[in-house]
Amino acid sequence: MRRIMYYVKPYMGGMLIGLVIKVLATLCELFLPRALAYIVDEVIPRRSVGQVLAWGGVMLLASLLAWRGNIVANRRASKVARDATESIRLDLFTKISYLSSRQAEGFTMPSLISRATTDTYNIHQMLGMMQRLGVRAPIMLLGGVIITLTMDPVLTLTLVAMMPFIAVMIWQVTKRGVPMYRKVQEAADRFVRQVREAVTGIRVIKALSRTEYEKKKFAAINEEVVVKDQKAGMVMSLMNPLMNLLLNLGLVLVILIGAWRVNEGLSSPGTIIAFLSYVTLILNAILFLSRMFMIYSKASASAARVTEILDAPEDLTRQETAEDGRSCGNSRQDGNLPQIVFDHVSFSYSGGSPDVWEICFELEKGETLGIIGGTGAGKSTLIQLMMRFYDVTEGRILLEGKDIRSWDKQELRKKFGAAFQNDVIFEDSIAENISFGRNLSREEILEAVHLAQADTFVQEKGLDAKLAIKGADLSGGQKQRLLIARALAGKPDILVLDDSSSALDYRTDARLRQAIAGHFSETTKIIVAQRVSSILNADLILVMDGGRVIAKGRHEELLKNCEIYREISRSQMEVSE
Ligand SMILES: Nc1ncnc2c1ncn2[C@@H]1O[C@H](COP(=O)(O)OP(=O)(O)OP(=O)(O)O)[C@@H](O)[C@H]1O
Repeated sequence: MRRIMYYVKPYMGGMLIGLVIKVLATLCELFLPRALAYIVDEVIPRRSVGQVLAWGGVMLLASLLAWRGNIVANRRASKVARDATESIRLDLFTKISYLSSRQAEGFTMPSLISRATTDTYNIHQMLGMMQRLGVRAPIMLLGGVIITLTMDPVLTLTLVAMMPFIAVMIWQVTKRGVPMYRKVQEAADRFVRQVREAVTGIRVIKALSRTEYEKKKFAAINEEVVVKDQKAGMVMSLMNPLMNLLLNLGLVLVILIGAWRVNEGLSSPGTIIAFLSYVTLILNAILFLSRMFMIYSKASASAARVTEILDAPEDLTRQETAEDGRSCGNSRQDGNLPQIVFDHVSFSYSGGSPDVWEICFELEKGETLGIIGGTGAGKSTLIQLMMRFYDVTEGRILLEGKDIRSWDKQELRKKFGAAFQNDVIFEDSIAENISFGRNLSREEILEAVHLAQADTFVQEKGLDAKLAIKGADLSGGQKQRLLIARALAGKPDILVLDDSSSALDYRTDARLRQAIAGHFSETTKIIVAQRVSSILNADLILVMDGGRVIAKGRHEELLKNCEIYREISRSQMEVSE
């Protein structure tokens, strides 16, 4: 929670003014029953209508001040809560966008979403509530007790005697409630994940007639959230009836003891009337405090979840490593410094057995690397390691002679232009989906469209046509060409096409390769493909199987030396014939 309070600091000035107004408004409220007691006991017996009216005027003025002051202070409180939450959300979003792939997978996507939405909403509620009631309730409680003490200490003791019971009740209820709300949030994460999967996979669910199955899965998680929330709510809702019971008990005691004391001449009727108001004020203040605890319980669970992300240590930090040019034996050595070197690289996603092993290759600037292999062979993993989405477990990757761990992450990523399998298309214009915030000119965008073989459909739709979310109104091949255009538009030093032309027909794929070869001769090209035809002319082809490079070389060499490559090539030729 301390971390969250840090976001309130910039608004401290405005908040303090609001709190001062709140204090004054609360003091006015506290003054009212006291003034009433004075009128009943002192002014009315004097039988002076003028004085009664004057005191009535004073009470009216105090009521107006309290009413207006509360409105102004509450508005200020809402503004502070809104602004502070806006900063929290912004920082949270920034942090989420900088989390490494491993960290994001650790938190899970649905959890990140609900932390940025539901949890920040809970914090917003708490920040507003604390300012509105955090000052009012304690002043009412303390002020009420002090004023009643000056009026009738014995009656006040009746009230004070109830407070330990109230404190124990609040403590017991919140102690049980806080962990329960954490569990509710965790269930809500799973709920969001379920909804997200069902909504994004709606087509496959329908195609495979899994609607009933998904409905059952959804009903189960829906029920889990409801039951957990209900349990937490049931514990917390004990507070209100118990408080009401104590409030009414307090009123009964004051009336009984008060009536007896008036009869005995130990107290006055005005004091009893004022006491009835103060009992209500004091016990309401305690009720407000208990409500605050309730919201605080929820918000502190949320604050812990938000802080967990904000304080997540920076992963994939820049590290000083020894500079070295080449070390992986390569038959094509010509004295130039290779642009990319994989030096005995191994990597495991889980930290257990490696998903890619002992990868060794070198690539010169402007060369084309083709990576081919069966599904799950480790092709995309090589790309993710090269772009430092993950750090290698063993070995090292050099870019322009420097270990990528010693590169500034932004500088490193700027070197690449990548089109991944199933990349995201945003609900925006075609032009903006290609430009992607890089302020590219119309000409640059159109050139990229042309090179990506996307002219026909882009002309049909228009560059400014708004696309549906995730490009739902585009065909698979159109989506892929749009993603390739996005990668080409930045004119990167290294172009990565990760299985990104699989939905293109052979002729379009061939034209795309020709265009890339002709216009990006200086660019190093890395092409992950399932088809041999996509990497036929690559300077170096890696054949992967089970996380290992089982053969490397040019197409002709591999046809001669690699049985698996020969087999893939032969089977694809047969299919295309
Ligand atoms: N984020 C991840 N977390 C854990 N394991 C992963 C992750 N991504 C991939 N893997 C595992 O790593 C291995 C290599 O996966 P990779 O995606 O690199 O294969 P690929 O050759 O690109 O496959 P495909 O052609 O099907 O895309 C697979 O066994 C896969 O299950």
